[in-house]
Amino acid sequence: MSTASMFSVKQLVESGFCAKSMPSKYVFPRSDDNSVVHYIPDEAKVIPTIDFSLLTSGNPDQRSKVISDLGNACREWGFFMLINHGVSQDLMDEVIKVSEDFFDLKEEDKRDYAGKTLFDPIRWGTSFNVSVDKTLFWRDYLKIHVHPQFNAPKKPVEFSETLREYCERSRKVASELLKGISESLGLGKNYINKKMKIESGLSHQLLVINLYPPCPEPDVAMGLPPHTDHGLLTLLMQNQLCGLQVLHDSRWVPVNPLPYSFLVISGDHMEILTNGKYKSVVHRALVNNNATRISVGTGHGPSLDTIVSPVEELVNWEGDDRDCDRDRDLPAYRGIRYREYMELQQSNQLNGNSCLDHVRIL
Ligand SMILES: O=C(O)CCC(=O)C(=O)O
Ligand SMILES: [Fe+2]
Repeated sequence: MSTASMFSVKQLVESGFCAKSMPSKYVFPRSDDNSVVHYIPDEAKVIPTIDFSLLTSGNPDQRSKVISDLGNACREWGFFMLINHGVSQDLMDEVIKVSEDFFDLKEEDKRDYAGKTLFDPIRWGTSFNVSVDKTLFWRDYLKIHVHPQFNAPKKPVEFSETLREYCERSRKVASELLKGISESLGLGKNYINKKMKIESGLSHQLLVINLYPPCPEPDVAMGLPPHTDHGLLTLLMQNQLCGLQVLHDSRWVPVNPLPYSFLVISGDHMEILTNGKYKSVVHRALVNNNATRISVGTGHGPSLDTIVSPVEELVNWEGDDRDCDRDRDLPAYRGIRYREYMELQQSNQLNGNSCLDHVRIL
């Protein structure tokens, strides 16, 4: 089915068609949720928190401490909460506001951007990819390729300037984090940014705005099923409503972020690049039945034409060094062009099976 002929979740809800129950297409088979083991809310307290200002404070002791914390967070969780990142609360509020305004446009205005292909500059749609989804997800989205070429819908009028600034600022934060992550791996500070063509201004950035309207049956619907993100890092924020869960030690950990923090998600390309030392984190978004949740993510990746493979310095390419742990150090992933990887993820069902399986060397 094409998105053009679909109802958005927002439209379904507003039509009053599913006030008490929802169409069966939205019932998410719990058996597909193959990784649910336990649900321990208290663990949310232990999600690693990184203070961004200590990375840039100029104090070398503070910097080395935070770099070691960053490394631990990436190795053990592939996820952390980022505070004191310098992006203003006003700007974050404004981003949420213009996002709401976009989804509040008339359906026909949004249909100008109804999903066609992955590399369309602006794509509005519902679920994940309605041509492959077996179950529909309780989520509408707007995805925009915002770098190296910035794009924005014409309406609402404030959208373009607000998002341009936000995207630029989040790119700076991501690039600073990548410097810290690079150092935490024992590589030079600029190693990752250079290798991923981020330094040369060609990095790819995708803005994803997710809208999860109130759902009459939140326990059986799914906002976004378990998945990993494709890029290096995603910076996520939300309108103060929870719903995100990350998989940690085979348990779902609900994420209750500090207001105005960023949730940083390590993606598949971080895992490929580091030869599995830093994992991409499996996460999902649940829905609720009383308010509309909005989340805004910026995905930061290499330039689309970069072929990403494990970093030479982290791999024993020869496989003949008897002194080192061969299993750990042999290349675990084949190289793949970022653009092709994104296409691969888009054409597969988003059902918890990471797309990394396609590039893993068994
Ligand atoms: O809405 C959320 O919290 C998660 C969104 C997400 O995982 C994504 O857009 O890839
Ligand atoms: Fe995600």
